[in-house]
Order: sequence, then structure tokens, then C-alpha cells
Amino acid sequence: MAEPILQLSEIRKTFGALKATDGVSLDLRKGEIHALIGPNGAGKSTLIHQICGSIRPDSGTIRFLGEDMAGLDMAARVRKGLGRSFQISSLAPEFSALRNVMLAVQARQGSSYRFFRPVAGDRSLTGPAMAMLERVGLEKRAKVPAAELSHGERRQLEIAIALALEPKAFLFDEPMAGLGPEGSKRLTGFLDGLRHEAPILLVEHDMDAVFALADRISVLVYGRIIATGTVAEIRSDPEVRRAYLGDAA
Ligand SMILES: Nc1ncnc2c1ncn2[C@@H]1O[C@H](COP(=O)(O)OP(=O)(O)OP(=O)(O)O)[C@@H](O)[C@H]1O
Repeated sequence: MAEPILQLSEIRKTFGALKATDGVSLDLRKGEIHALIGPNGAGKSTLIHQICGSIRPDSGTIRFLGEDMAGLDMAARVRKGLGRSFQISSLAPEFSALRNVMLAVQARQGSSYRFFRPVAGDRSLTGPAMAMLERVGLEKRAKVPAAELSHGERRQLEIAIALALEPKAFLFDEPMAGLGPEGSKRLTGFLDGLRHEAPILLVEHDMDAVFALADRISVLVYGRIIATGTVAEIRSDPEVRRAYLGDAA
């Protein structure tokens, strides 16, 4: 089998006496959505932070496209192709939706030689940025400042920014949070197609979305993965039902 795009081996992180991630091993393969589920406080966000480089593991290895990520900071990992969209917004609120995406396109293109050119009028940036807004269905809101967008629209914008960086894998931490049924349905459809562009590690509490999308699911409880499998395997696993899914299965 081809080497996984992303491979975590025995990742550990403690906060004082608390083992937030306690020997987590998992992989993300080409073309798949791998969902990471588990109760509140299980360590899901801590794990995502360790992959993207904002938290350093105490031990264990993270390999992305065959390369050990240990020495790389967050920005370097983004440049390597690790794309992400987070619970906590990273938008520039006073800038328009379009300009937020243009900044990401500029970062992708490598901005040093265009340092003195004003970003607002640069067609090599507006074209690709508009294309990203169209993909997420936000083109009609291109000129609206990010601060004035609805919660759902801001989530769409964050995904457009992640796309603009042309990642080789996506890390999504609760993208459905606060979207409502209609928004979740739309985003589910969008992520469904996205997996063919780059595989997705998806942390999500919305089980309808997880069951609709996941090729594989890993269940994290108290920092440990208690099961990895297909949707059917996970839904029928007695330990998973006891620890997390209960009636949702
Ligand atoms: N910086 C920190 N310092 C101390 N404890 C922390 C820190 N970050 C997380 N924790 C603790 O680590 C544990 C795992 O938290 P984490 O946010 O990773 O869980 P989670 O599975 O993402 O939860 P949720 O589903 O509620 O987002 C929790 O007990 C949390 O309180």
C-alpha cells in the first residue's frame, strides 16, 4: 500500500497530571475522509494542534508526505501543504471576504517580490480568490467585511482561505459547529467532493455529517484511540457505543 499522506505514531502530550493524548497512532490516506470523534475533553483538539505545530508533543512522531514534522513550526507546515480550518477564527475582520482570500493566494504564490504592490488591485490575486469564493458559494458576499458576515458565512470563508493555500491534506476542527441543519447539509456536500483533492482529517461532533462522510472513523477517549474502522464497524462496536455513541449509533 502507498505510504499514508499523514502518519501519527505514539503521540503523547500531558498537561500536568492529565494525559491529553496518550500514545495516539493514526494515518490519513489519499482520497479519504478520516473522522476523529470522541467525548468532550477526549484530546481531539490537542491532537490537531500537535499536527499543525501549535503544541509540541512530549513524544511520538508526525510524518507528513514522508517527512518528519518535528523541527517545523506552524508556518512551515502550512507551506508544506498542511491546510486547516479551526474552531477559532483566523480572519482579518476589517478586510472584505475577497481580500481575506487574496492574502491567502498571495501567501501561496510567495509574496516577497510583490511586497510593494497593493494587494487590493492585483488581478493575479483577485481571479483565483474569486474562484475560491465561488467554490464555497460566497461570491455574492465578496465585498462584505469579514466582521459583517454571518457565522456560517465566516466558516465558508475560512474554508475558501484553506483552499487558496492549495493544501495536500486538510485538518478540519468542528467545521459544522453553529451552522444549523441547512448549513451543515451544504458543507457536508462540499466536503464530500473535497476529499478527492486532498484527504481530510475531520474532528466533528455532528454524527449525521460524520456517518455521511467518513471513509474511516477513529474514536478517541481519554487521550487514547479505542477503535478505528468503517462507519458500520464503529456504529456496531460495543465499546464505542458505551463510551461515546450511545443512542446516536
Ligand atoms: N493548554 C492546556 N492546558 C491544560 N489542559 C489543557 C490544555 N489544553 C487542553 N487541556 C485539557 O486537555 C484535555 C483535552 O482537551 P481537548 O480540547 O483536546 O479535547 P477535545 O476532545 O477537543 O474536546 P471538545 O470536544 O470539547 O473540543 C481536556 O481535559 C482539556 O481540559
